[in-house]
Amino acid sequence: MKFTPPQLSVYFIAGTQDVSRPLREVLVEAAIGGITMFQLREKGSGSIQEEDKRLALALELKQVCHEYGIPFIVNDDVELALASGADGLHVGQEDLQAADARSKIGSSLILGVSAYTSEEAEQAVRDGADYIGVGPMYATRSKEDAKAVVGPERIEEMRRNGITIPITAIGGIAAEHVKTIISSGAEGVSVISAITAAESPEKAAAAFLAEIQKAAM
Ligand SMILES: C=C1C=NC(C(F)(F)F)=NC1=N
Ligand SMILES: [Mg+2]
Repeated sequence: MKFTPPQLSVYFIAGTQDVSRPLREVLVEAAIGGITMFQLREKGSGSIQEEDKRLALALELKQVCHEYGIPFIVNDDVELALASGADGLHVGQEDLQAADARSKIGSSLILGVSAYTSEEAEQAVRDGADYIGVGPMYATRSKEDAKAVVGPERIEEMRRNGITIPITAIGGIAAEHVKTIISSGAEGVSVISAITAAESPEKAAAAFLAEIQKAAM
């Protein structure tokens, strides 16, 4: 699936550790609500470690994504991304080097890279990233080893430094933050608990999409 920046608009990220019912159900509801991309981030306490179970989960969720016409991205695990035929891979600074990731997945897969500073952003561009994830914007409940909050100001700084690669903002984002984040120069927002902890993942996703559309006017 070809990467286009609008796919970054409402980027849902989750693993089984983030939900208390089948992740497939939550993903279907979020997709109905209007998410534009999904990342399977099966990581941290409570996540599935067995390779065969991880592959089965990835294949099941990829099928949902393709039914709704959205890209299916795998976090960190390049073997799982390749084995499941994912549309892309996302790597953090502490993971596989982005340049190595790009050489392993080839030029047709989407490559996302976490970037905390302008220097890391520039390196990600050199390494062949299609987008970068910048954060944490606000205090986050989803990442056990999150760095200090940088806020939308960091995105503004990257744009001032001439960084033009598509950016998704991540970390503690709620629908009311979207306008500020898009104004700072991001193409979209990435969310975990704003959708996984919502009473209705469908309504939560729809609210993010509505805010994105308002910000684009
Ligand atoms: C740690 C992460 C940072 N950013 C992103 C994304 F939003 F996809 F860019 N995903 C991650 N897993
Ligand atoms: Mg990572």
